[in-house]
Amino acid sequence: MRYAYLGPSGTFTEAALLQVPGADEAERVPAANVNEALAMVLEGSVDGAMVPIENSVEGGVSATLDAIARADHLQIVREVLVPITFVLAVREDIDALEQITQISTHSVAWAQCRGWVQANIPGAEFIQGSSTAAAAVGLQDPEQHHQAAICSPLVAHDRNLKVLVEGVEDNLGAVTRFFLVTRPGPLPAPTGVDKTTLIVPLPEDKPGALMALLEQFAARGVNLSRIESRPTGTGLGSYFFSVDIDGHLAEERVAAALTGLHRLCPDLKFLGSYNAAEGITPSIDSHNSNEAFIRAREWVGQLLHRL
Ligand SMILES: O=C(O)C(=O)C[C@]1(C(=O)O)C=C[C@@H](O)C=C1
Repeated sequence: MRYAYLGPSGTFTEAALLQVPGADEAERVPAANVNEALAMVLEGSVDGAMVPIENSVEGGVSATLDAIARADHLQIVREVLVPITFVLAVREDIDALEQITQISTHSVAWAQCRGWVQANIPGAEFIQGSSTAAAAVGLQDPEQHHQAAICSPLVAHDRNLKVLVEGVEDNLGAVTRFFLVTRPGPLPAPTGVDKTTLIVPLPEDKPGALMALLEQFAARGVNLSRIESRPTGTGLGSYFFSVDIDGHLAEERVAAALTGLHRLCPDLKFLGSYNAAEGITPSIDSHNSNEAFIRAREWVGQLLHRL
């Protein structure tokens, strides 16, 4: 197996990939950004790509949300959660925070440490890195000028970097959620604790369209665990919704909600049903159980026989 991930080695994305059974022995192919990793999946040069989707502090990773929403022929097959903590790694000749004028890291990492930097190294300039590990590796590159990098403790340790401060994040206990994305194939089997991800382009200028979307789920007892609106890119006022729901397509209530939603939004995209990384088995009212849907369908079927 070959998997793409945001490189170089030592990113949080690689840590997420290493949680996939067998990934430690698989070929791991570093990509420069999320789009490149997804392009490798689409062209078939890798079997899958690990991509960050959401951070508990910073919110949705818009680059990924947009890339997977726009690409056809991608499927989410697994969800992975990675606890996030950052260190401030520095060049060998740096001994004090006052010597630092430029700090490099990934923009999502910077957003999680900005408060600490402002309080402790006011005036330090942010140099955008393609990843936290790229910023860390850059400390050993004479061509790059930043004196410090915000990165994972693991990459600092593995690259033998000098760490000036540990735990520089503004919020303790942050978590980033990742998706393993492949070309479309068989759906992972339902486990009872699953999620389904959808891209819903709502009809424009239609009063109550969002309400109608939500009703499809509410009426079948399907819980939404994430809903974000993103611009389609075609002009102001044009949005799609990126939605996660609790449940698997194989569940009758989920299939029924998607059937209703498809009538409202025929361009609805199904990105996959997959095992939730954590969570409890949802409690389902008896009228939303598989049996209730099957009985109701049989009843209507019998009535139709009278035609
Ligand atoms: O730069 C990395 O190490 C990444 O894996 C990317 C990424 C992200 O895009 O959210 C992953 C997790 C952290 O929250 C910060 C950065």
